[in-house]
Amino acid sequence: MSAGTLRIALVGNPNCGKTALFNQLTGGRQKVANYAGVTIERKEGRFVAPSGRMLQILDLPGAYSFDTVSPDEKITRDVLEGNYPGEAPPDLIVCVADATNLRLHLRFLLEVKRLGRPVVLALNMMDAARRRGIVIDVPELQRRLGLPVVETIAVKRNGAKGLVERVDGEVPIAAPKQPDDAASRADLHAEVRALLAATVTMPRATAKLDDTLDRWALHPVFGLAILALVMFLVFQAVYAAGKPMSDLIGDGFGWLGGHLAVWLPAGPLQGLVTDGIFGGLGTVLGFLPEILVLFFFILTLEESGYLPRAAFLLDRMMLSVGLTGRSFIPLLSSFACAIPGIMGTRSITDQRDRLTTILVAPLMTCSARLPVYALLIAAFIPSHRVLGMFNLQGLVLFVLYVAGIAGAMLVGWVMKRIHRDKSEHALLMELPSYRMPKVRDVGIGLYERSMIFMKRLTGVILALTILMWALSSFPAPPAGATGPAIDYSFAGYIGRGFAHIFAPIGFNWEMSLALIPAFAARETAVAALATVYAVGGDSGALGPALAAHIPLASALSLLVWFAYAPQCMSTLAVIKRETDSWRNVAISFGYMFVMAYVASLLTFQIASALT
Ligand SMILES: Nc1nc2c(ncn2[C@@H]2O[C@H](COP(=O)(O)OP(=O)(O)OP(=O)(O)O)[C@@H](O)[C@H]2O)c(=O)[nH]1
Ligand SMILES: [Mg+2]
Repeated sequence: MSAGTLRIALVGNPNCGKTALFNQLTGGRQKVANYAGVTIERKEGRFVAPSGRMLQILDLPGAYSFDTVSPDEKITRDVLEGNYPGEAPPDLIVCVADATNLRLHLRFLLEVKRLGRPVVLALNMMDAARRRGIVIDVPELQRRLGLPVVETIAVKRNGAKGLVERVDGEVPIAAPKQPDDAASRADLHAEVRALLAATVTMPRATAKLDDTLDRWALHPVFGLAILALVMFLVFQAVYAAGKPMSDLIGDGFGWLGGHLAVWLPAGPLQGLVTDGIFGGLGTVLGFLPEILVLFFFILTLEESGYLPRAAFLLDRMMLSVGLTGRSFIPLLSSFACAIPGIMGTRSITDQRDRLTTILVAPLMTCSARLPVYALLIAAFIPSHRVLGMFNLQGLVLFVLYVAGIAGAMLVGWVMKRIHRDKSEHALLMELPSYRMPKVRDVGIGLYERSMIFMKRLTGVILALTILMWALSSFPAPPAGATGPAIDYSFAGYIGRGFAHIFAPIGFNWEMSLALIPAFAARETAVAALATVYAVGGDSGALGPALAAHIPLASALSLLVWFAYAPQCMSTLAVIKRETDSWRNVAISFGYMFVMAYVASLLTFQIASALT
């Protein structure tokens, strides 16, 4: 033990509340959600126990068993066995078990115990267990297991007090290490059965409410209808609730910029502040409310336990296109950003399934696309009511999200043909209990999202905006020039160069130019368009300026481009890291470029013919 610090690892089956416990103990803000496979990396935190001793806590990915091979479970196994590079095995293992589902969770505890290291069992979710009338004879369980057992409620203040007291005391003596072979594994089931019979009293009917809800949620027809309705309403809400707040922020920022400009001498600096920072960044910032409304729904759905049911419902459909229900959660995180989504594929054991998921994850509409969509939709799509109740703008947004999903299914299907591997890996996924989302957790989630957004805004997006502004302002037009100043700038030259490639799909040179910073961070397309059109001699809000310069067919083509185009360098970098192959990066970039180009070409040509 180094300098009195006790190193404790939290392990257990997925979704038993390890991360919730970790956050409770260390004051951390790691992601907690009601489905299996949330944590995929080892996370470390520390706190000082009442005795004054420093406790270092490791949160690990959930594992069903030690004989499985998914990359995230391997991390857990390696850490416990002391095979994780640069890390000694923990001094103490806290095995977390879901008290409402001990049949499953005790089996893993017995596997952990065989490692021959000191173990404490935390019976978590005791609140839920009590509510269901499950009675556990803790002293008897402790006696039979031969290790300390404490009850915890990870989501309640002070709910881990007993655990802290226990781990702050003496380190328990380890059981002797036992061989790990097939025969001894078979014994585990019998051992669990005996333990349960002696220590746990189950009420006759458990989880009645869950069963009733599932009869609807998992119904092959009603279930799908409910899922479609939920998704549809989310996008309506993004518009109905996000838009007014966005307008407010946009107007406020414009006003502020106008007042600030008065204090600055006329010239390039004034241009940078009004057009670049306030015009460009302000416009991007204005879309934060839409992003937060979307995340409010995602976080609520995540905590409710509904998402794995949706995965279950879509499993058949996903299998037919070469994906599995297991891909559902990584693909779902890709709606925030493809990067955590691609990293989340680590819980997929089958290599082919994992690669397919990685390749299609960038087609899910990430939150960086939302500002671009929202800007173009607000400028070009009238806010009519459809069928008297639905907002046309919300409907178009919904269609764009669906277009991304449909594209992913198409690519999955093609990959399946290419591989000629017809094997299907049906989904084996636990359905967690339904749970009422907590205001505090959703609040923390939204706060984290806002921080990520603000960091991007004041970091990469700001830098790119300044760069775009500089490119569009210099060199200044020669004396006697007649056209707008930007025509003579670097940006003018670069944009016109790119415009040759994009002319067939209807992009003018300003739009082509905006694609360049968008490759680093998609939202910057908005700031770039704002800068370019303001520098081009326009004033006023960006939306009307766009509508005046860009035909409808081109705007629709740009929307489709953003749905499919290979974008953001960071995503490609993560594909390289996760698959360790430049070939996969080239495949991703190539297929998305072709797909985006063809889809935009069709959109532009059809829309031009119709308008
Ligand atoms: N009612 C109740 N809910 C809990 C308790 N502990 C955790 N939860 C909920 O259980 C779900 C899973 O919690 P996590 O902490 O993400 O579980 P995990 O073990 O880290 O899961 P993985 O990272 O996927 O292995 C979340 O919805 C939590 O809010 C508890 O003591 N009582
Ligand atoms: Mg976790």
